[in-house]
Amino acid sequence: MALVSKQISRATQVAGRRMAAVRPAMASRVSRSARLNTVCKVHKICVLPGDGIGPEIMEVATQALSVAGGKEGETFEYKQCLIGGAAIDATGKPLPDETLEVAKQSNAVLLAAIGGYKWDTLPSAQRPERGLLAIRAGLNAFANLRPAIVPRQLADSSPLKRELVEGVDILIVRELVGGIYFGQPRGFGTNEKGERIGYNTDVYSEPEVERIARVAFEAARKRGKRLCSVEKSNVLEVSQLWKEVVIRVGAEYPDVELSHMYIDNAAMQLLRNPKYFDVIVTGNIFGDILSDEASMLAGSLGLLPSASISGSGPGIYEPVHGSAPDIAGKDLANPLAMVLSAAMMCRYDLAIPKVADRLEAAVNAVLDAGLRTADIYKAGTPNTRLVKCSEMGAELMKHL
Ligand SMILES: NC(=O)C1=CN([C@@H]2O[C@H](COP(=O)(O)OP(=O)(O)OC[C@H]3O[C@@H](n4cnc5c(N)ncnc54)[C@H](O)[C@@H]3O)[C@@H](O)[C@H]2O)C=CC1
Ligand SMILES: CC(C)CC(=O)C(=O)O
Ligand SMILES: [Mg+2]
Repeated sequence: MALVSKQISRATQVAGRRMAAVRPAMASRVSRSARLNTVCKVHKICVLPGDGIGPEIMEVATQALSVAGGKEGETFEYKQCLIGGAAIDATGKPLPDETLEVAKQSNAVLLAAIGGYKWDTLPSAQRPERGLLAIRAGLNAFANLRPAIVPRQLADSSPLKRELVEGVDILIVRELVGGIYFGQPRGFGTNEKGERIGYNTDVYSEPEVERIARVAFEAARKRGKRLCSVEKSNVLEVSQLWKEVVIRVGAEYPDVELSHMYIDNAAMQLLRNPKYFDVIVTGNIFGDILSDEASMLAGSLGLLPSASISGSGPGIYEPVHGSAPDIAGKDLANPLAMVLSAAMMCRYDLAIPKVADRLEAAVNAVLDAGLRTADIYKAGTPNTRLVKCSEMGAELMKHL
């Protein structure tokens, strides 16, 4: 248990310290927040449950956070706001102005997930996903840190062989507010043959690549000192610029071994030899895809947390997965990625690492106790028991 606890907190801690080192703005914010904590110990959290399984897993995470915080004398003031499909239904907009305002006034944002079948027929510009993109851009949360570790207890239930995944500890550093999800022009039109077309633009500026590269190099420096930059520079100009800038920034980090990989090969190597990777730095869409893929090393998307940080305002803490409409409302979701995202929030924005430690230790304890939601349950595995989301939550509280 202690080993796994260390595994989880190492993957999350390292990136947080790095961010503080990279940007003085964040360092001073953290220490200011720490100073304030010693006075009032009330942390203002903007809570965004969103859609699908979002409310179910958020319930578990906020309860766990309050209990863990209470043990350390920390208090949380939750302000729940609308985002995604729920916001469209209530206000017509996927990100109401009020939500962004509350987010900006908070110490951190805890977000579950958005989207669902109900809104799938809307034009893409009006869908719940735009609310997610808008809050990331609105808070300039450009560095999305996605630790992908394989807890010891789950090495046998992984879809891959135990020897391949045991001890895997990867940090994916994904650029989050640029690239093809944001590039202009985008839209629909007609080509010269009169045929309808849809188009998007994959674009990065040098400063955008430089700042995410620095975050990744700093993270690698404190971890295994290996950084792999993933792009498609054999075909794409945007990737050629990416590679050039990463190499240039790399000159400032001679202690970090830099490698380059095309995205197609990286997607394959992640399954063939995941232990090759220490820190991966990549653009918005490649990081999105690679992190979902990396979740299969442990066996479920329901295990991967993330932090999206700007360095000059509140960060957004959200699981890697989406709203899982196929299991929403059935009490089947795995809440652990959401709980671990809350732990990342405590470690980074709130500077209360002891609360993070408690949350992570509780996650390890329920895994040690053999509790498995359906996504990580493998029938026939000794000393394990299939549980619902709510039961996993109740067991977490006991261990807190
Ligand atoms: N950050 C966010 O809010 C994201 C939102 N989405 C949105 O979510 C909706 C569904 O998208 P999908 O492609 O189905 O991706 P998804 O990540 O929601 O689900 C993919 C698969 O993983 C399972 N899964 C996901 N989280 C789980 C959990 N905590 N416990 C157990 N199983 C879990 C789902 O049941 C599903 O079978 C879409 O509207 C999509 O746009 C997708 C990704 C990220
Ligand atoms: C729904 C998308 C906008 C984002 C996504 O899939 C992600 O951030 O993982
Ligand atoms: Mg995704």
